[in-house]
Amino acid sequence: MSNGQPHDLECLTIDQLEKIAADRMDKQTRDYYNEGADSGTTLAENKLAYQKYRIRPRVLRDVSKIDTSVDIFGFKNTIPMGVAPTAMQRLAHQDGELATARACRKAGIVMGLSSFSTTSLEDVKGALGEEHPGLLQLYLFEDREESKNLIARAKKAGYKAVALTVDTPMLGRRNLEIKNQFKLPRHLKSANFDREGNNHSTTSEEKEAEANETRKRTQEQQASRAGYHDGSQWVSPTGRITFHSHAPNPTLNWERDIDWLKQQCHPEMEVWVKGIATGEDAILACHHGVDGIIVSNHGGRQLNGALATLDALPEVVDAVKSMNRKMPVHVDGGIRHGTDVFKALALGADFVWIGRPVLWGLAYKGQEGVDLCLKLLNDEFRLCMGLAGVTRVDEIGKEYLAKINRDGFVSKL
Ligand SMILES: Cc1cc2nc3c(=O)[nH]c(=O)nc-3n(C[C@H](O)[C@H](O)[C@H](O)COP(=O)(O)O)c2cc1C
Ligand SMILES: CC(C)CC(=O)C(=O)O
Repeated sequence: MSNGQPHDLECLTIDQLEKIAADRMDKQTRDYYNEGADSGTTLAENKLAYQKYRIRPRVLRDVSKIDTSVDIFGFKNTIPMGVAPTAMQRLAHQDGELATARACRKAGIVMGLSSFSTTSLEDVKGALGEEHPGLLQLYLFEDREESKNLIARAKKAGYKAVALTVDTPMLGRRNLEIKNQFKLPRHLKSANFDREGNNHSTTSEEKEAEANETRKRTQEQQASRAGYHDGSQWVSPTGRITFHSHAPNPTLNWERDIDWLKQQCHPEMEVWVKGIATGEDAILACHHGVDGIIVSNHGGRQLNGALATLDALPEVVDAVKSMNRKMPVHVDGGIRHGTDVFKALALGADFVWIGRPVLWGLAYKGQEGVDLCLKLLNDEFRLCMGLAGVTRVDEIGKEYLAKINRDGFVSKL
């Protein structure tokens, strides 16, 4: 990824990308992607939390050579940022997860794939290439055979890590999703669970048919009628594996499930837990020997009123430190600028993940849009490091931040 690439003058920031993308998505997709749970407080605060911090730049430090890279899953990642798993990317663009994978490969950035992707995990790994580590996001189903099968396939395909999502014992209440009776349109499928397909890959005829359907759908902005919400849960009339029926699993628990998952995955794949929001749970994650944690509130889509992830991060980092175990701590939610990446690292995160901006990139221009999204954040992060007087990622620490308190006073951390 080079700073020398020409700019897209229509779109110079992620905020502009968000606006452009909004016009390119049909209403159902836009609402599904952009909404938070309930009144959206946590969704908004995830982003606002970054405004409470300011950077304390150091000068006269020779920043002519900056190394933005970090190691993750044995891979040299261009910047300390990856693409978070988000479901159903073919809603945004006909190339969906394949476009994201190609952009990640080009940028040297790790990709998280949702279990509920509209492209199979095998096809996505093929597009990422051998060198590139994949992370498969997991929802552990009550039917263990299905999850076992998925894990075995991920291992075989060469994924280096799984991330178990733990903030969805039940699905958060997303009112627009309910109002729109949102469900995956018929021409798309949850590609990892499609029982009719035997090799889980998609033929070129199928791809063409999907592309035509996506175009048609975008024009017509159809409302979906199958599937309904009974007030607390979605009900799928077909009995197939759908995200409404299978993603939430209220029985998940530390003792039974984490140990089981480690047995299934180690040593080929690391086991991460995504959705930690407190120091107490970070300590439990250490006790249960997971390989890393992601501080996340699911992009404000689950428990509205939960702390912004940046506000939860310090207690998680402190808790992990208190355990004297080197367990990496990542964070996602509300990251929209390279300076946000810098601030999260200064508060103790080892790495960050971005969700919606990639979907907006996809909606804008498919792979080209994701290329642009990753480039904007990469360029901003590099510039931020240089202007803050930092040449290596591991130099970024608390001393580079000040906090603006409610009363407007500035305090050093
Ligand atoms: C449309 C959408 C779908 C998502 N699907 C998943 C998913 O399948 N599994 C998961 O663990 N997280 C999912 N997430 C949450 C993201 O992985 C990530 O935690 C969140 O998007 C980060 O916040 P951000 O969008 O503000 O960057 C989804 C988020 C969005 C917006
Ligand atoms: C499979 C779903 C539950 C997708 C998801 O995590 C989300 O919509 O936030």
